[in-house]
Amino acid sequence: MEPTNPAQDPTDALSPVPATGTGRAPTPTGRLRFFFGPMDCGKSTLALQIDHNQARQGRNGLLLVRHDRSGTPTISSRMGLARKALEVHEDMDLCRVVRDHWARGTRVDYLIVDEAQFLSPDQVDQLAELADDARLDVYCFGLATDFRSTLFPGSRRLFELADELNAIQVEVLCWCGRPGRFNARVHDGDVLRAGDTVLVADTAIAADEVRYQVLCRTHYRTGDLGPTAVDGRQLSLT
Ligand SMILES: Nc1ncnc2c1ncn2[C@@H]1O[C@H](COP(=O)(O)OP(=O)(O)O)[C@@H](O)[C@H]1O
Ligand SMILES: Cc1cn([C@H]2C[C@H](O)[C@@H](COP(=O)(O)O)O2)c(=O)[nH]c1=O
Repeated sequence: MEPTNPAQDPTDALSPVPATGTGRAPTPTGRLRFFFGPMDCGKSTLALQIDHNQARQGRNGLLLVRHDRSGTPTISSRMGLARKALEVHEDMDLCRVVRDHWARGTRVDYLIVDEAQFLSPDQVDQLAELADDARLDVYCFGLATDFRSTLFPGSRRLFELADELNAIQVEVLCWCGRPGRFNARVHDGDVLRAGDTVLVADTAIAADEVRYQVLCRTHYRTGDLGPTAVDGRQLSLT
């Protein structure tokens, strides 16, 4: 779909609103990027850092999230940073969301999408369309696999469509010291193997609640959670 002038019909086509003001903001490259890694590896932190770096060059971004741990439409990092975002609902058309911004005269240069594993495959297709036809830079952040170690449908589609796949470099260690890649769902000392794909919870230890623990493959397979947690902390091996 070729861009057309949105001044003629801003709701009809995927066509960026022309830059206003100084017009010096860097031009979007129209790439769909997926940054992935296990829980707690710094995905939301990186999402907020990229937003910060883009915004300070005068680019206009739209922050999207689905099911943040905070229970609010926020991109929140365990490092303490947080920014309000637009909650993506199940059947939300992301092309329509961008068009609505254009219709209000708001330029959109880039999208930041956190918890992108929860997007539907159709919504990932819409992100690809926005990258291709509207030349938006789309930055997605999310888990690759769920608690059963199978790909989330949204992540699978991102692996299929993204221009760039970036495994986050910060290692999350299993209790044994090996790098952890598996997001175990834990309740009452057991690794759960069945249940709904979506269950929003944290890695912090909380009594009587489902939580997640990042494990290496060996300990994910055997369901070995390591030294027992006491007082909300995992005991260290030393
Ligand atoms: N007190 C702390 N000091 C230093 N780094 C921290 C601290 N708390 C959290 N972090 C860092 O924040 C990371 C989690 O960031 P976050 O963006 O919330 O992860 P994700 O979105 O991948 O779940 C941890 O891996 C760790 O590197
Ligand atoms: C493995 C797995 C995770 N979730 C949820 C749990 C958290 O709310 C998010 C991941 O958050 P983070 O920013 O990566 O720490 O996803 C889920 O619903 N289902 C799963 O299988």
